[in-house]
Amino acid sequence: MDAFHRLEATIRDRRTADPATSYVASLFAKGRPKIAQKLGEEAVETVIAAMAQPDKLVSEAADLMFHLCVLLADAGLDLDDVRAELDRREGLSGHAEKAARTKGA
Ligand SMILES: N=c1c2ncn([C@@H]3O[C@H](COP(=O)(O)OP(=O)(O)OP(=O)(O)O)[C@@H](O)[C@H]3O)c2ncn1[C@@H]1O[C@H](COP(=O)(O)O)[C@@H](O)[C@H]1O
Repeated sequence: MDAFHRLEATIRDRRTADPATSYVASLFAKGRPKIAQKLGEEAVETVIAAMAQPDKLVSEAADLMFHLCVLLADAGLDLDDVRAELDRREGLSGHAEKAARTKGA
């Protein structure tokens, strides 16, 4: 099991934990708008690190991925769903992938 699978298992486990002692539980308790807001903040912090503080990029990227995993879990999804979508796109050029997505929309 890799670090992401372990993290996702922990996130599922913390869903019903006490929000006073678990940050993950506190996010679930606040609901999807708050989780999405945190993800957006972490994305901005990742961009800032990339542009101005590259030594912090890995740490900010980890925060970003953690909050993405929480958002996916709140929606009943996980990174395996994202992996499956990336597998589907493999071999398509970016332009072909966009065209297929637009056609399907
Ligand atoms: N990977 C993480 C992780 N990455 C970041 N964070 C938290 O994400 C928050 C982001 O920092 P901010 O300063 O932006 O947020 P904040 O001011 O604390 O929170 P807000 O009041 O803004 O919501 C911090 O509180 C970090 O501790 C994480 N919290 C938990 N995990 C994992 O989740 C597991 C379970 O955590 P608990 O639910 O707390 O037991 C841990 O063992 C870790 O493996």
